[in-house]
Amino acid sequence: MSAAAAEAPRLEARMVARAFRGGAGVHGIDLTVEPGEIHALVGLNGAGKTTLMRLLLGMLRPDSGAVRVRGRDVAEADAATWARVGQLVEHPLAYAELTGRANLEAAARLHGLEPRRIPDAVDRVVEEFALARYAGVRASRLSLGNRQRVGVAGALLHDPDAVVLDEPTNGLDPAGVIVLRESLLRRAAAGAGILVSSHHLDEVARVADRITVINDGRVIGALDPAGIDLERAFFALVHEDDRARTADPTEQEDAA
Ligand SMILES: Nc1ncnc2c1ncn2[C@@H]1O[C@H](COP(=O)(O)OP(=O)(O)OP(=O)(O)O)[C@@H](O)[C@H]1O
Repeated sequence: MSAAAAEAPRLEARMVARAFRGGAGVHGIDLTVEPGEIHALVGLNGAGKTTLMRLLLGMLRPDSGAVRVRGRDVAEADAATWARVGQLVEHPLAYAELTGRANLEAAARLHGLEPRRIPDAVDRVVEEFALARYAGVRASRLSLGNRQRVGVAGALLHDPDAVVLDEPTNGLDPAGVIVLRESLLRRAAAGAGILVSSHHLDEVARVADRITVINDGRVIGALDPAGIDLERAFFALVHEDDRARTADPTEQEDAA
Protein backbone atom coordinates (compact mmCIF):
# COMPACT_ATOMS: atom_id res chain seq x y z
CA MET A 1 0.00 0.00 0.00
CA SER A 2 1.29 3.48 -0.81
CA ALA A 3 1.90 6.02 1.92
CA ALA A 4 -0.85 8.18 0.41
CA ALA A 5 -3.38 5.36 0.66
CA ALA A 6 -2.32 4.67 4.24
CA GLU A 7 -3.07 8.30 5.10
CA ALA A 8 -6.47 8.45 3.36
CA PRO A 9 -9.43 9.04 5.64
CA ARG A 10 -11.04 5.78 6.62
CA LEU A 11 -14.39 7.25 5.62
CA GLU A 12 -15.18 10.38 3.68
CA ALA A 13 -18.33 12.16 2.51
CA ARG A 14 -17.99 15.18 0.23
CA MET A 15 -21.12 17.27 -0.28
CA VAL A 16 -23.11 14.08 -0.20
CA ALA A 17 -26.85 14.42 -0.68
CA ARG A 18 -29.75 12.04 -0.82
CA ALA A 19 -33.32 13.30 -0.63
CA PHE A 20 -36.28 11.07 -0.01
CA ARG A 21 -39.76 11.77 -1.21
CA GLY A 22 -41.09 14.68 0.84
CA GLY A 23 -37.62 16.25 1.14
CA ALA A 24 -36.15 14.42 4.16
CA GLY A 25 -32.68 12.93 3.88
CA VAL A 26 -29.22 14.47 3.87
CA HIS A 27 -28.46 17.64 1.98
CA GLY A 28 -24.78 18.20 1.23
CA ILE A 29 -22.74 16.74 4.06
CA ASP A 30 -18.95 16.89 4.38
CA LEU A 31 -17.47 14.51 6.92
CA THR A 32 -14.27 12.55 7.41
CA VAL A 33 -13.23 9.83 9.80
CA GLU A 34 -9.47 9.71 10.07
CA PRO A 35 -7.31 6.74 11.06
CA GLY A 36 -7.23 6.44 14.84
CA GLU A 37 -10.23 8.69 15.34
CA ILE A 38 -13.58 8.14 17.01
CA HIS A 39 -15.99 10.53 15.35
CA ALA A 40 -19.45 10.79 16.88
CA LEU A 41 -22.60 11.89 15.09
CA VAL A 42 -25.34 13.37 17.20
CA GLY A 43 -28.72 14.75 16.21
CA LEU A 44 -32.39 14.50 17.01
CA ASN A 45 -34.52 11.62 15.76
CA GLY A 46 -34.83 11.93 12.01
CA ALA A 47 -31.82 14.27 11.66
CA GLY A 48 -30.17 12.02 9.05
CA LYS A 49 -27.53 10.07 10.99
CA THR A 50 -28.55 6.62 9.77
CA THR A 51 -29.03 7.89 6.23
CA LEU A 52 -25.49 9.30 6.22
CA MET A 53 -24.12 6.02 7.56
CA ARG A 54 -25.98 4.02 4.91
CA LEU A 55 -24.54 6.30 2.23
CA LEU A 56 -21.01 5.85 3.61
CA LEU A 57 -21.45 2.08 3.51
CA GLY A 58 -22.81 1.99 -0.04
CA MET A 59 -26.22 0.79 1.19
CA LEU A 60 -27.80 3.87 -0.36
CA ARG A 61 -26.70 5.67 -3.48
CA PRO A 62 -26.19 9.44 -3.19
CA ASP A 63 -28.09 11.80 -5.49
CA SER A 64 -24.90 13.85 -5.61
CA GLY A 65 -21.53 14.19 -3.92
CA ALA A 66 -18.79 11.66 -3.30
CA VAL A 67 -18.40 8.89 -0.75
CA ARG A 68 -15.06 7.18 -0.18
CA VAL A 69 -14.01 4.29 2.00
CA ARG A 70 -10.28 4.05 2.68
CA GLY A 71 -9.72 6.43 -0.21
CA ARG A 72 -11.80 4.51 -2.74
CA ASP A 73 -15.07 5.58 -4.22
CA VAL A 74 -17.73 3.44 -2.56
CA ALA A 75 -19.20 2.48 -5.92
CA GLU A 76 -15.82 1.03 -6.92
CA ALA A 77 -14.73 -0.48 -3.61
CA ASP A 78 -13.69 -4.10 -4.00
CA ALA A 79 -14.07 -7.07 -1.67
CA ALA A 80 -10.66 -6.42 -0.11
CA THR A 81 -11.74 -2.89 0.83
CA TRP A 82 -15.04 -4.06 2.33
CA ALA A 83 -13.20 -6.76 4.27
CA ARG A 84 -11.55 -3.92 6.22
CA VAL A 85 -14.90 -2.36 7.09
CA GLY A 86 -17.10 -3.26 10.08
CA GLN A 87 -20.62 -1.98 10.52
CA LEU A 88 -23.72 -2.30 12.59
CA VAL A 89 -26.35 -0.11 11.05
CA GLU A 90 -29.37 -2.23 10.58
CA HIS A 91 -30.34 -5.39 12.40
CA PRO A 92 -27.90 -6.58 15.05
CA LEU A 93 -28.18 -10.24 14.12
CA ALA A 94 -28.73 -11.88 10.79
CA TYR A 95 -29.96 -15.29 11.90
CA ALA A 96 -32.49 -15.47 14.73
CA GLU A 97 -32.55 -19.29 14.75
CA LEU A 98 -28.78 -19.70 15.11
CA THR A 99 -26.85 -19.34 18.35
CA GLY A 100 -24.88 -16.23 19.13
CA ARG A 101 -21.69 -18.12 18.32
CA ALA A 102 -23.02 -19.37 14.98
CA ASN A 103 -24.01 -15.82 14.13
CA LEU A 104 -20.47 -14.66 14.89
CA GLU A 105 -19.02 -17.44 12.74
CA ALA A 106 -21.33 -16.39 9.91
CA ALA A 107 -20.22 -12.76 10.32
CA ALA A 108 -16.59 -13.90 10.17
CA ARG A 109 -17.20 -15.79 6.93
CA LEU A 110 -19.06 -12.83 5.42
CA HIS A 111 -16.08 -10.63 6.24
CA GLY A 112 -13.86 -13.01 4.34
CA LEU A 113 -11.86 -14.32 7.29
CA GLU A 114 -9.89 -17.44 6.44
CA PRO A 115 -11.71 -20.49 7.86
CA ARG A 116 -8.77 -21.46 10.07
CA ARG A 117 -8.77 -18.03 11.73
CA ILE A 118 -12.49 -18.02 12.51
CA PRO A 119 -12.58 -19.96 15.82
CA ASP A 120 -9.91 -17.75 17.40
CA ALA A 121 -11.49 -14.56 16.13
CA VAL A 122 -14.86 -15.63 17.54
CA ASP A 123 -13.31 -16.64 20.87
CA ARG A 124 -11.63 -13.27 21.17
CA VAL A 125 -14.85 -11.25 20.76
CA VAL A 126 -16.81 -13.65 22.95
CA GLU A 127 -14.34 -12.80 25.68
CA GLU A 128 -14.10 -9.11 24.81
CA PHE A 129 -17.88 -8.63 24.97
CA ALA A 130 -18.37 -11.00 27.94
CA LEU A 131 -20.57 -13.34 25.91
CA ALA A 132 -19.34 -16.73 27.12
CA ARG A 133 -22.59 -17.50 28.97
CA TYR A 134 -24.72 -16.56 26.01
CA ALA A 135 -22.76 -17.75 22.99
CA GLY A 136 -24.66 -21.05 22.90
CA VAL A 137 -28.09 -19.43 23.17
CA ARG A 138 -30.24 -19.06 20.09
CA ALA A 139 -30.26 -15.42 18.99
CA SER A 140 -34.06 -15.16 19.13
CA ARG A 141 -33.86 -16.00 22.86
CA LEU A 142 -31.18 -13.49 23.75
CA SER A 143 -32.10 -10.34 25.64
CA LEU A 144 -32.03 -7.11 23.66
CA GLY A 145 -28.73 -6.09 25.23
CA ASN A 146 -27.03 -9.41 24.60
CA ARG A 147 -28.26 -9.42 21.02
CA GLN A 148 -26.71 -5.98 20.67
CA ARG A 149 -23.44 -7.24 22.19
CA VAL A 150 -23.35 -10.09 19.67
CA GLY A 151 -24.16 -7.65 16.86
CA VAL A 152 -21.32 -5.30 17.81
CA ALA A 153 -18.96 -8.26 18.29
CA GLY A 154 -19.87 -9.47 14.80
CA ALA A 155 -19.12 -6.04 13.37
CA LEU A 156 -15.67 -5.93 14.98
CA LEU A 157 -14.35 -9.50 15.02
CA HIS A 158 -12.33 -9.14 11.83
CA ASP A 159 -10.50 -6.11 13.28
CA PRO A 160 -11.77 -3.64 10.70
CA ASP A 161 -9.98 -0.34 10.34
CA ALA A 162 -13.08 1.54 9.18
CA VAL A 163 -16.04 1.11 11.51
CA VAL A 164 -19.60 2.46 11.38
CA LEU A 165 -21.89 1.83 14.34
CA ASP A 166 -25.40 3.23 14.54
CA GLU A 167 -26.42 3.71 18.16
CA PRO A 168 -24.34 0.78 19.40
CA THR A 169 -25.24 1.41 23.05
CA ASN A 170 -28.90 0.61 22.29
CA GLY A 171 -30.14 -1.83 24.91
CA LEU A 172 -26.74 -2.18 26.60
CA ASP A 173 -26.56 -2.25 30.39
CA PRO A 174 -23.91 -0.11 32.14
CA ALA A 175 -21.42 -2.99 32.00
CA GLY A 176 -22.04 -3.39 28.27
CA VAL A 177 -21.53 0.35 27.72
CA ILE A 178 -18.13 0.13 29.42
CA VAL A 179 -17.13 -2.97 27.44
CA LEU A 180 -18.06 -1.21 24.22
CA ARG A 181 -16.28 1.99 25.22
CA GLU A 182 -13.05 0.14 25.97
CA SER A 183 -13.29 -1.84 22.76
CA LEU A 184 -13.73 1.29 20.65
CA LEU A 185 -10.92 3.15 22.41
CA ARG A 186 -8.58 0.18 21.99
CA ARG A 187 -9.42 -0.19 18.31
CA ALA A 188 -9.01 3.51 17.62
CA ALA A 189 -5.65 3.44 19.42
CA ALA A 190 -4.65 0.62 17.05
CA GLY A 191 -5.52 2.83 14.05
CA ALA A 192 -9.18 2.17 13.27
CA GLY A 193 -11.34 5.11 12.21
CA ILE A 194 -14.70 4.81 13.90
CA LEU A 195 -17.97 6.61 13.17
CA VAL A 196 -20.56 6.19 15.86
CA SER A 197 -23.99 7.71 16.36
CA SER A 198 -25.57 8.15 19.73
CA HIS A 199 -28.19 9.99 21.73
CA HIS A 200 -26.12 9.74 24.90
CA LEU A 201 -24.05 12.89 24.99
CA ASP A 202 -22.19 11.96 28.18
CA GLU A 203 -21.08 8.65 26.75
CA VAL A 204 -20.12 10.25 23.46
CA ALA A 205 -17.98 12.76 25.33
CA ARG A 206 -16.08 9.90 26.97
CA VAL A 207 -15.05 8.23 23.72
CA ALA A 208 -15.18 10.72 20.88
CA ASP A 209 -12.33 12.78 19.49
CA ARG A 210 -14.83 14.81 17.47
CA ILE A 211 -18.57 15.29 17.81
CA THR A 212 -20.49 16.46 14.77
CA VAL A 213 -24.04 17.73 15.14
CA ILE A 214 -26.53 17.02 12.36
CA ASN A 215 -29.91 18.66 12.06
CA ASP A 216 -32.43 18.30 9.28
CA GLY A 217 -29.92 16.56 7.04
CA ARG A 218 -27.10 19.06 7.41
CA VAL A 219 -24.01 19.46 9.57
CA ILE A 220 -24.73 22.43 11.82
CA GLY A 221 -21.68 22.42 14.05
CA ALA A 222 -19.47 20.50 16.42
CA LEU A 223 -19.36 19.93 20.16
CA ASP A 224 -16.16 19.91 22.18
CA PRO A 225 -15.91 16.48 23.85
CA ALA A 226 -14.07 18.13 26.75
CA GLY A 227 -16.64 20.90 27.02
CA ILE A 228 -19.03 21.37 29.90
CA ASP A 229 -22.79 21.03 29.58
CA LEU A 230 -22.86 19.35 26.19
CA GLU A 231 -26.62 19.09 26.35
CA ARG A 232 -27.03 22.83 26.54
CA ALA A 233 -24.49 23.37 23.72
CA PHE A 234 -26.27 20.75 21.60
CA PHE A 235 -29.70 22.31 22.00
CA ALA A 236 -28.31 25.79 21.42
CA LEU A 237 -27.00 24.67 18.01
CA VAL A 238 -30.19 22.85 17.09
CA HIS A 239 -32.53 25.64 18.15
CA GLU A 240 -30.46 28.27 16.38
CA ASP A 241 -30.49 26.19 13.20
CA ASP A 242 -34.24 25.57 13.43
CA ARG A 243 -34.82 29.26 14.02
CA ALA A 244 -32.61 30.31 11.11
CA ARG A 245 -34.30 27.91 8.74
CA THR A 246 -37.83 28.85 9.62
CA ALA A 247 -36.88 32.52 9.35
CA ASP A 248 -35.45 32.00 5.85
CA PRO A 249 -38.09 33.08 3.29
CA THR A 250 -36.66 30.82 0.52
CA GLU A 251 -36.95 27.78 2.79
CA GLN A 252 -40.53 28.76 3.54
CA GLU A 253 -41.27 28.98 -0.16
CA ASP A 254 -39.67 25.56 -0.71
CA ALA A 255 -41.75 24.07 2.04
CA ALA A 256 -44.99 25.56 0.72
N1 LIG B 1 -36.05 4.95 2.92
C1 LIG B 1 -36.60 6.12 3.28
N2 LIG B 1 -37.63 6.64 2.62
C2 LIG B 1 -38.18 7.84 2.98
N3 LIG B 1 -37.73 8.58 4.01
C3 LIG B 1 -36.69 8.11 4.71
C4 LIG B 1 -36.08 6.85 4.40
N4 LIG B 1 -35.07 6.64 5.28
C5 LIG B 1 -35.05 7.70 6.11
N5 LIG B 1 -36.03 8.58 5.77
C6 LIG B 1 -36.30 9.88 6.41
O1 LIG B 1 -35.08 10.62 6.40
C7 LIG B 1 -34.93 11.35 7.63
C8 LIG B 1 -33.63 10.96 8.29
O2 LIG B 1 -33.78 9.64 8.83
P1 LIG B 1 -32.59 8.89 9.59
O3 LIG B 1 -33.07 7.51 9.87
O4 LIG B 1 -31.35 9.05 8.80
O5 LIG B 1 -32.49 9.75 10.92
P2 LIG B 1 -31.64 9.48 12.24
O6 LIG B 1 -30.89 10.73 12.52
O7 LIG B 1 -30.87 8.23 12.10
O8 LIG B 1 -32.80 9.30 13.33
P3 LIG B 1 -32.89 8.39 14.66
O9 LIG B 1 -32.12 9.14 15.71
O10 LIG B 1 -34.37 8.40 14.95
O11 LIG B 1 -32.36 7.05 14.34
C9 LIG B 1 -36.19 11.05 8.44
O12 LIG B 1 -37.12 12.07 8.21
C10 LIG B 1 -36.67 9.73 7.86
O13 LIG B 1 -38.07 9.61 8.03
